[in-house]
Amino acid sequence: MHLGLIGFGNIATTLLELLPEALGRPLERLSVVSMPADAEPVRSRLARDFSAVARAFSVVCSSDQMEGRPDLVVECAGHGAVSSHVPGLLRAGIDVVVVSVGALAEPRIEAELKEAARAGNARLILPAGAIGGVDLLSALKVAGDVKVSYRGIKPPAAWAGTPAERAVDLERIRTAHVFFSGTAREAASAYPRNANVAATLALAGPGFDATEVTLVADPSAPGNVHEYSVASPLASYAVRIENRPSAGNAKTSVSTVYSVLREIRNRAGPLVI
Ligand SMILES: NC(=O)C1=CN([C@@H]2O[C@H](COP(=O)(O)OP(=O)(O)OC[C@H]3O[C@@H](n4cnc5c(N)ncnc54)[C@H](O)[C@@H]3O)[C@@H](O)[C@H]2O)C=CC1
Ligand SMILES: O=C([O-])CC(=O)C(=O)O
Repeated sequence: MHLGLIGFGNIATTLLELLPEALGRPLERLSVVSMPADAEPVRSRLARDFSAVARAFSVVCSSDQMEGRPDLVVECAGHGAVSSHVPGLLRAGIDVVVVSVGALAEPRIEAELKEAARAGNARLILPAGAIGGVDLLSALKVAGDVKVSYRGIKPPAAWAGTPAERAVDLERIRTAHVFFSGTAREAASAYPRNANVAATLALAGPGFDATEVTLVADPSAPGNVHEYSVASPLASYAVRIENRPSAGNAKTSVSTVYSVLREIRNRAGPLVI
């Protein structure tokens, strides 16, 4: 398999640690798209820590410079990288797993990605990421009248550097504070590194403007907690997930990496589950 990766941060590097054992064989090629300033450090890190992951490596700064044709590309870089790199890959017929799902909250990006996937006969794959239960929600949506309400609860440090800082003193709060109530579109746009799961629920369910979102900073949170409820004429359910944060990024739950790994395993192996 030739795997492409856009981004080389917490998700990408943790994924590369897991890949050799999960696949049981090295990739044919790994192509990484990095920021120009990071290209040399990324090359050194690949040679030092990840030589067992693939038989050949390349690091480029733009997805159209990737050597050959990847079987699958995973975007794990952020909302900006989705608009810069993903439409071109899809138009070229390459399937892409987009982890920064909240980028689709911008209607122009959602439309461009869908048009590019159609034009290239490629698939835009949105993984469950840090949550589960998306399969059932997506199935129920077809029957109509589905309602989704989501609550994202993280320790205060996970909200550092976000607009939450203007509403709450993150370093001093001792109890849980709700700092955002609104739609999934507003949440995904204002919290691009923390509310991608709200976008995933919106896209699987009733859409960006009908999905209710509450965001909470809680010093007692047992991790990055995602709670949501689904009500529909066919089934109703509630989910609560207590995720461990990643070692490399407190905002990102480590299960997100395993969700990406699942997409790759499903692609490479004989069984899809
Ligand atoms: N769907 C989900 O459940 C989740 C989605 N995410 C998304 O995944 C993204 C990545 O997460 P982490 O790896 O933890 O973040 P990170 O900040 O550790 O890594 C992101 C890396 O991408 C690089 N990057 C940024 N823009 C780029 C571009 N245009 N081209 C190439 N590289 C670029 C950065 O320099 C950084 O090294 C988050 O920003 C978030 O949007 C994160 C958690 C859960
Ligand atoms: O990893 C998580 O817990 C969720 C997250 O950051 C996001 O949805 O962007």
